[in-house]
Amino acid sequence: MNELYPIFLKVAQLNSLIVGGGNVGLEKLSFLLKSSPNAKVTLVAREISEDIKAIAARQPNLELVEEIYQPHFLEGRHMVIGATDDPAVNKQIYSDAKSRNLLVNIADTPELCDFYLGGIVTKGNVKIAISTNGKSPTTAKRLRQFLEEVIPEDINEMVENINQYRDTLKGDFEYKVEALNKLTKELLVKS
Ligand SMILES: C[C@@]1(CC(=O)O)C2=NC(=C\c3[nH]c(c(CCC(=O)O)c3CC(=O)O)Cc3[nH]c(c(CC(=O)O)c3CCC(=O)O)/C=C3\N/C(=C\2)[C@@H](CCC(=O)O)[C@]3(C)CC(=O)O)/[C@H]1CCC(=O)O
Ligand SMILES: NC(=O)c1ccc[n+]([C@@H]2O[C@H](COP(=O)([O-])OP(=O)(O)OC[C@H]3O[C@@H](n4cnc5c(N)ncnc54)[C@H](O)[C@@H]3O)[C@@H](O)[C@H]2O)c1
Repeated sequence: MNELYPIFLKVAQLNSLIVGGGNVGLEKLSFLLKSSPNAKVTLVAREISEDIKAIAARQPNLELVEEIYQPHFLEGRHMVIGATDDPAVNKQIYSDAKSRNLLVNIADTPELCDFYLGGIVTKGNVKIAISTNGKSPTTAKRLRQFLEEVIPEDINEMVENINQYRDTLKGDFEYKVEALNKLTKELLVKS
């Protein structure tokens, strides 16, 4: 069984650090920004790729620091993703983060992760996160592609409409829950 507990982080109001500016750093940064374009991120690496520099040119909330990793870069962060090509440096990032009680993910290294990045489907206000418990990231990707296909774009319209209806409901909490459940009951009827 997958015992991970998913939470939806407001990364625009948290400080995230990515260490590593190559292929894997780019992949993690791109997925983060795709889902959360306003995420506040600092990326530190000895060498930062041109692709990452191009992203930074249009992302005011992304700060690049072309320097070797040092523990002081963890100051003021809430979470850190390690993505260097040096396993010793990645391990150092992990233990530095742990000693500061920071949440840490060393990319592609499940035993050095407090959390995993997941596959993410976004349709307006609706967001679905997918995890295979670290067993098969390829499956997470395929499931993400499948759900992107089958979930209709207008699901967001439905959510917005129900939100408007919710705001018009007068009465106590119980009354509102009942009215909203009545309205949405048909959604689960199999065709
Ligand atoms: C979901 C996604 C999000 C993201 O990266 O942001 C993600 N990996 C993605 C793709 C992907 N990564 C890899 C492949 C190549 C094929 C393969 O190995 O399957 C592909 C597929 C491809 O690219 O086609 C390589 C790989 N990844 C990990 C290992 C180590 C291991 O498994 O032991 C290895 C082997 C490295 C090696 O060989 O050395 C580990 C992790 N990757 C995770 C997340 C976490 C678990 C998520 C879960 O619970 O499923 C976890 C545990 C830690 C983490 O990094 O957070 C993103 C899809 C996004 C999307 O498309 O929507
Ligand atoms: N590229 C892939 O698709 C892939 C897939 C699976 C696993 N991996 C593994 O993931 C790791 C990273 O791969 P990559 O392709 O991103 O490598 P890369 O060479 O493209 O990038 C490595 C980055 O780490 C930085 N770096 C190295 N030492 C540093 C230090 N002390 N301080 C700060 N920055 C430092 C480099 O400057 C560079 O920006 C490797 O161990 C690789 O084996 C890569």
